[in-house]
Amino acid sequence: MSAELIDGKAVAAEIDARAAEAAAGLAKSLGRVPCLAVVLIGDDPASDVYVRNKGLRTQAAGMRSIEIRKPADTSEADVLEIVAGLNADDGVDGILVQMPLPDHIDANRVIGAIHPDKDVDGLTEASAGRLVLGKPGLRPCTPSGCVLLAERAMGDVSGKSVVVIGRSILVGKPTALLFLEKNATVTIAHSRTKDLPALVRTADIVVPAVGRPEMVRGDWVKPGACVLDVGINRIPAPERGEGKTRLVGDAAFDEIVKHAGWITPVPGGIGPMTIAMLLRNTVIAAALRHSVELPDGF
Ligand SMILES: Nc1nc(=O)c2c([nH]1)NC[C@@H]1CN(c3ccc(C(=O)N[C@@H](CCC(=O)O)C(=O)O)cc3)C=[N+]21
Repeated sequence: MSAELIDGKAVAAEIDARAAEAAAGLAKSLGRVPCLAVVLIGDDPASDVYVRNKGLRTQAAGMRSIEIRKPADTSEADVLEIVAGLNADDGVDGILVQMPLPDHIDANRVIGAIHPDKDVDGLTEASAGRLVLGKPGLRPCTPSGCVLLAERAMGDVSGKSVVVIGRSILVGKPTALLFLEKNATVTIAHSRTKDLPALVRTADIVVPAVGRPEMVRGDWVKPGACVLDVGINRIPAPERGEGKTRLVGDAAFDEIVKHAGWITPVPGGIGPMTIAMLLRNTVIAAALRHSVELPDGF
């Protein structure tokens, strides 16, 4: 038996198209299209690619994209001022500050400065609190992409056992809470977890989100399980030529694909879904802030 590949790129294209449709509808009520502002401090090449992709996908969905790029030595005060300006700008619906920030800037302080109504990353205390309390709000993008793909693949996840590997604020913790909200039975594993392979073997759904290339091996995964690989690791690929690299996930794809039920590839799995959910959140933020109804089931 061979696993079914979950085509994150194709599902992301569907979500983008729905966001585009809703954005066009919103433009009629607002007199302008929804707008996402992305702030990038420094010149990390990976961040540069992600930010460019976000801008292109935003525009392709018929929305307005603002990109604010500043050098790595920008002061924290200046970043806070940029965020304050975007908060105050009624033409901006969503604000994303690309992580990681340079070491001299306190990321928590910057995230805390984002107005919760524009928090399309779902990272502010207000958004996190709403998620914990089960109240409606803007949900983090990668986690909601994971849940959406799992439901597409397996149907209802109620009663399924989920093992999330990693407890980050950006991915691990919110992913666990979102699956819990769907009535799954959730365990969060981390660096202190004892006998991780044995724990993972119990899971119907595995979400590796630690940033360790191919850490989850084939014999950790129960036959028929669903693997949602959040990891994106660039590793050397000398077989492709001198100095070449390739992207791999946190799961050993070739070993797992033989017997799992479903697996997301890297690239083309969770990554594109993250941006799709960001566009969706931008539409939701614009609609909520202006009290405009969205299409049923959006
Ligand atoms: N405030 C904040 N919010 C984020 O959501 C955020 C962030 N900071 N910092 C960095 C991480 C990473 N991230 C990705 C988004 C899309 C792809 C993506 O589309 N990846 C493609 C491949 C891209 C490539 O070739 O490098 C894929 O997996 O198919 C990857 C990674 C969002 N992040």
